[in-house]
Amino acid sequence: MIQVPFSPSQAALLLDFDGTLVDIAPTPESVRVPDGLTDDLLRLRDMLDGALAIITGRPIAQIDHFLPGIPYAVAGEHGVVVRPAPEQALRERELPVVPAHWVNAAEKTASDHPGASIEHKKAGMVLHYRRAPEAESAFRELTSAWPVESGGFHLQDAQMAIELRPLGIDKGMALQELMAEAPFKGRRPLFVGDDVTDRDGVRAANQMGGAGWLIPDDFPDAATFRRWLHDLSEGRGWGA
Ligand SMILES: O=P(O)(O)OC[C@H]1O[C@H](O[C@H]2O[C@H](CO)[C@@H](O)[C@H](O)[C@H]2O)[C@H](O)[C@@H](O)[C@@H]1O
Repeated sequence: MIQVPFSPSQAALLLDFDGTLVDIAPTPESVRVPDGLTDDLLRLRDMLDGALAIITGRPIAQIDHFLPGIPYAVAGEHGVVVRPAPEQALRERELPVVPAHWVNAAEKTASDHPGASIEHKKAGMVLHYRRAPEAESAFRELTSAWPVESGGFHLQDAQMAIELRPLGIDKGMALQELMAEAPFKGRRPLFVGDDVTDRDGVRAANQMGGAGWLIPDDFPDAATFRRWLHDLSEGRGWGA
């Protein structure tokens, strides 16, 4: 079992959502919050004096739906939108809007492949092909024709999806932003995720004197990670 190299009084926990706290599901709406997870997270939030955050690619409203009132802070859309404390106003960056003709072309391609779908975000979109794997090549052909970087965006592979994200925003920046304020400030960040986008969070956590781990490199799967999280919530696996 991974041992956290310091005690709960020194730690802050910043966690990814999909593929980490919940298992990957056929669609974004159909994920299931595992039994016991909210109790574990609430115990950890108490144990860490509030220093529990979710850093996700999803819009914050979706985390409020699946984990209502559970994390102290949430960074959504990979850090585009941040809510640093409960009930606090959302902090949103001014970012380019996805051109309408890209949106329309993506929707048209999805409609040609039943099961494929487009998820719209404040500054970006996700082209999902989990339920229509044959749509992947059509999505790749379409997106590779767009002048993505000069439009202020970046294309990133995700889990059975291609994500158009704003350039220069990532989970590492989100982690640094949250760690600059109470109750995170002065603590050492622990970050766990499972996807390409989570590598920035791992890097930032290590750079700030904390630690970061990835599924499946460090935990074989999300269920194993959640058992570890449960142990942490009961006081096991912490250093002095
Ligand atoms: O940063 P995360 O919390 O891991 O969010 C990453 C993306 O997760 C969602 O898509 C992925 O999970 C879906 C549910 O399991 C799955 O159906 C889909 O194939 C995956 O790509 C979400 O829809 C995206 O907005 C997030 O960026």
